[in-house]
Amino acid sequence: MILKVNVSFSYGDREVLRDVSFEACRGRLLAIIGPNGAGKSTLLKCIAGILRPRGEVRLDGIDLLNLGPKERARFVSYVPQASVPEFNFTIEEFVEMGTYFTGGSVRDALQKVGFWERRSESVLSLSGGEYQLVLLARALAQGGKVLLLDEPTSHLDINHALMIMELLKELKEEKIVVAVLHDLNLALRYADNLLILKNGEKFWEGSVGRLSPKILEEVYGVKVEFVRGKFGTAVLSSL
Ligand SMILES: Nc1ncnc2c1ncn2[C@@H]1O[C@H](COP(=O)(O)OP(=O)(O)OP(=O)(O)O)[C@@H](O)[C@H]1O
Repeated sequence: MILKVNVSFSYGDREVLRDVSFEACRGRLLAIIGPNGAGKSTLLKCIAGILRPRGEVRLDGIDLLNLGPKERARFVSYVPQASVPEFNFTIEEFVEMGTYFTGGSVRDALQKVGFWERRSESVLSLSGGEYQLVLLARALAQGGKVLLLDEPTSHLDINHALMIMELLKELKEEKIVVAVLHDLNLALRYADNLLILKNGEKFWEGSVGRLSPKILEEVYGVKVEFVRGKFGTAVLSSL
């Protein structure tokens, strides 16, 4: 299974993605990193079919851009950046929405993120981090072959962040997993491949082992040092 992407996108007459191309496959978690405003969320939305880019997005040759929402839902699940829930659904009802086109298992999805016992609670009562876990459960219940996640750990404490990254590590064996991550330490520890965006363009891509402090310095404009320890590589930075 291979996802091939090559897209450009403009909001009005402002081009925010220029010929961004990459490939992702099962078994190798791809993290998209880069400065604020680089175009990371826009890129995920283009792949998810929320925005209409120029170019192509193909999964094993299937042209995802030309599928309708119902068809596309069978292939691609998308976890948006956590916002605030707006409607008074129970957790179970909310996750069930993910299964609308695909008929996946709500129970399995909620058990994976540890929320099955709390399924009758309202989503309105969830904390930001809890809602983020429920958003992931909705995408898992949908069950697409490609899982796209926009900053899935941004509201999570270190324990839950690691729980999610461990879950993605398992999921990458059965799905293509692509995650926008701001936390460079999590990216270095869990990603297999990195795509770095800067100013709407691909700045660098490669396996995590090939990333150097110099590349990050060029991307973010700060001094960077890698410190290797028991749990992997930590990124220290200073102005
Ligand atoms: N709906 C929109 N209308 C117009 N411009 C937009 C819209 N959404 C995003 N942009 C612009 O597109 C550019 C890329 O935004 P995007 O959210 O994709 O960046 P990002 O890399 O995900 O940023 P961040 O790390 O801050 O979340 C930014 O300059 C942003 O201002």
